[in-house]
Formats: sequence, structure tokens, C-alpha cells
Amino acid sequence: MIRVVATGTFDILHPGHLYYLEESRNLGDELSVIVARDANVKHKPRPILPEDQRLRMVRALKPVDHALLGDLHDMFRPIAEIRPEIITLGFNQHFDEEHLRQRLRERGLDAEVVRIPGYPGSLASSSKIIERVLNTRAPPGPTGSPGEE
Ligand SMILES: Cc1cc2nc3c(=O)[nH]c(=O)nc-3n(C[C@H](O)[C@H](O)[C@H](O)COP(=O)(O)O)c2cc1C
Ligand SMILES: Nc1ncnc2c1ncn2[C@@H]1O[C@H](COP(=O)(O)OP(=O)(O)OP(=O)(O)O)[C@@H](O)[C@H]1O
Repeated sequence: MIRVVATGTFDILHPGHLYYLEESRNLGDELSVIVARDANVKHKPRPILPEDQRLRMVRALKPVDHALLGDLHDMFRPIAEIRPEIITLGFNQHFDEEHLRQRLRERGLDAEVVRIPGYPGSLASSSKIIERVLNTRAPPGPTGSPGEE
């Protein structure tokens, strides 16, 4: 039984998320997804959707066997509980693979770290979807064009 763990914010779901989770699931027999806590998303603007809503949507996706909110303080605590054989990183996750492997080893966890490639498409990105909403649905500016000052 090969347990796989995938992680991420999953703010506004799109086909890139689905591809990452499908490819992660294909590497083993059981996929657990750790959804980032609102308070821990500091490397980009805070998510639009609250963590409970992000969790429910991820849990409903076909490739996902288990979904859980991450720990607030220790990212290795859920990993120590799940004990996965494989941890996948998405193409744009800001972790260095070798550094992550080393930190896992220091905690007595010997999971393999596998990077999943990107899925193409200009709207396969939560921030690009938000940008598009702002550009196309923002209240008209004084000139009448959407989003103009
Ligand atoms: C191995 C691993 C474990 C993680 N565990 C947690 C956790 O317990 N709690 C949490 O809030 N975020 C955790 N994260 C971080 C997020 O799930 C997410 O990867 C990070 O916020 C960057 O994600 P993004 O690319 O979706 O923005 C973990 C990430 C990795 C790689
Ligand atoms: N287009 C994509 N192709 C493959 N994997 C993706 C794609 N978009 C996101 N992922 C992966 O899905 C997981 C969750 O991603 P995240 O919630 O950060 O979405 P995002 O669209 O990359 O967000 P943002 O645009 O705000 O950076 C991460 O592992 C990420 O690498």
C-alpha cells in the first residue's frame, strides 16, 4: 500500500489543481491532501475562501481519498501521522526538494519527494482567475470601461 501526500492552498479550484491531484494519486494507492491553514498562507495574498470551504471542495474531488487541514505550527506533524511513502510538490510550490528531504530525514520520516509538472492554461491558476474577475467584473470607472480609474 503506497500512501501519497499532496499539499496546497486550493483557493479557487481549477484544472491545474485537478491535474496535480490526479498525477499524485497515480503514484500510489491512497492520496491524502493537506490543505494549508488560512493563517499559514503568507507567501501570497490571503486566500479568498476560508479554510473549511477549501477543505470541503478538495475532499469532494475524485482522486482524493482523504483531505485534512494542515497543522497551524508544525508542517511535519500531519506527515508523521500519515507516514506517506511519497510527498508530491506542485510545479510552483516554493520548497527546495533536497532541503525538504533533509528536514524529513531529521524528523525520522523517509518519504520520497516528487515534483509534478505544470498543467498548461492561462486560467489554470487561482491568482490568474482572480485577476480576470477583477479586470472583467470590476465596477466601471469614470470612462465607462471596466476597472479603469
Ligand atoms: C510536506 C508539506 C507539509 C505541509 N504541511 C502543512 C501544514 O501542516 N499546515 C499548513 O498550513 N501548511 C502545510 N503545508 C504548506 C501548504 O499546504 C502549501 O504547500 C503552501 O502553503 C504553499 O502552497 P501553494 O503552492 O498552494 O501556495 C505543507 C507543505 C508541504 C510541502
Ligand atoms: N496549472 C497547474 N498545473 C499543475 N499544478 C498546479 C497548477 N496550479 C496549481 N497547481 C498545484 O496545485 C497545488 C495547490 O496550488 P495553489 O492553491 O497554490 O494554486 P495556484 O493556482 O498555483 O495559486 P496561485 O495562482 O495563487 O499561486 C500546488 O501544489 C500547485 O503547484
